[in-house]
Amino acid sequence: MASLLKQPLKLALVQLAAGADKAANLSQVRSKVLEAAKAGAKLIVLPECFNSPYGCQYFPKYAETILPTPPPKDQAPSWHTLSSVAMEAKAYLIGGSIPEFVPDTKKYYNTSLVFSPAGNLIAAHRKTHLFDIDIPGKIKFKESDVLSPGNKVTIFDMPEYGQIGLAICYDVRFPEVATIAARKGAFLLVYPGAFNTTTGPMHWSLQGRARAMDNQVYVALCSPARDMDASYHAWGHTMLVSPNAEVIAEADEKEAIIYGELEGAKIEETRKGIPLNTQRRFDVYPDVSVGTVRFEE
Ligand SMILES: O=C(O)CCC(=O)C(=O)O
Repeated sequence: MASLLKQPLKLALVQLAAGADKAANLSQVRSKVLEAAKAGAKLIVLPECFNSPYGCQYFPKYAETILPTPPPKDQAPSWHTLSSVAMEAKAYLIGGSIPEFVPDTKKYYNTSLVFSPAGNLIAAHRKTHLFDIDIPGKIKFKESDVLSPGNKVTIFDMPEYGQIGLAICYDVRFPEVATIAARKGAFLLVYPGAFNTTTGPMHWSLQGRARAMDNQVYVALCSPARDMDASYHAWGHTMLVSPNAEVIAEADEKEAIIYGELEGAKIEETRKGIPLNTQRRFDVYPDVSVGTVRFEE
């Protein structure tokens, strides 16, 4: 059987320190992406909300209107930075996420844009599960006060390498999405995400490792760096997890780039040893990935 990952792939996860100055954030994006490309990365990932601090109060101010594509330059500087730097870096670029505004419906989304090495937009994922939680005395957050949810599972293809499942932060807590992407043939699940200093130590690594263990694929979690002066304290700890659920590389809370060399043989070896993928009992429970999954809006 053909490998899910057609050739080895060097991946870079950029744990960026995003502040209040959007132009400064975008210039930092440019320099970090080029640094990662110079180190040989062919797929580069940015964190959730890389053009702004993270928080409901910031979404409208930093939002960009990206439809129809391509958007005018002055309307969508983040879109254009991603497109041009992907081209300059000659790498695939998963642009973490930015707040998106759709004027027709007056709705905001938390949206991840993916660009090819030619600078073309090849995928977009709108966060499907909004981060609405309330842990008394610890953290209360309600993205749905401002944001609307996306309505699809996102899988995109890098023709020379293979398929990737893409979702954002809180989406990682819903294993169905990961399972569907893996069943459709993804070799890697990518989650730009900004857990915090309460839920980060509880679940960040556990979620990443669990999605890898269940699906026997690589998993990448990419966080902003922690800023103790910001209203939201991101957990950091950007990490890459192997198909056997081992942490391959992990940042601390500061700005950093972590790298990993992904190999299809590692997925095959994991699945050969513990062949979950051929042992599933779809006669006992249905395969959700061949059911009524929505891939396009
Ligand atoms: O699930 C969590 O604990 C954190 C989620 C989050 O911060 C987000 O969705 O942005």
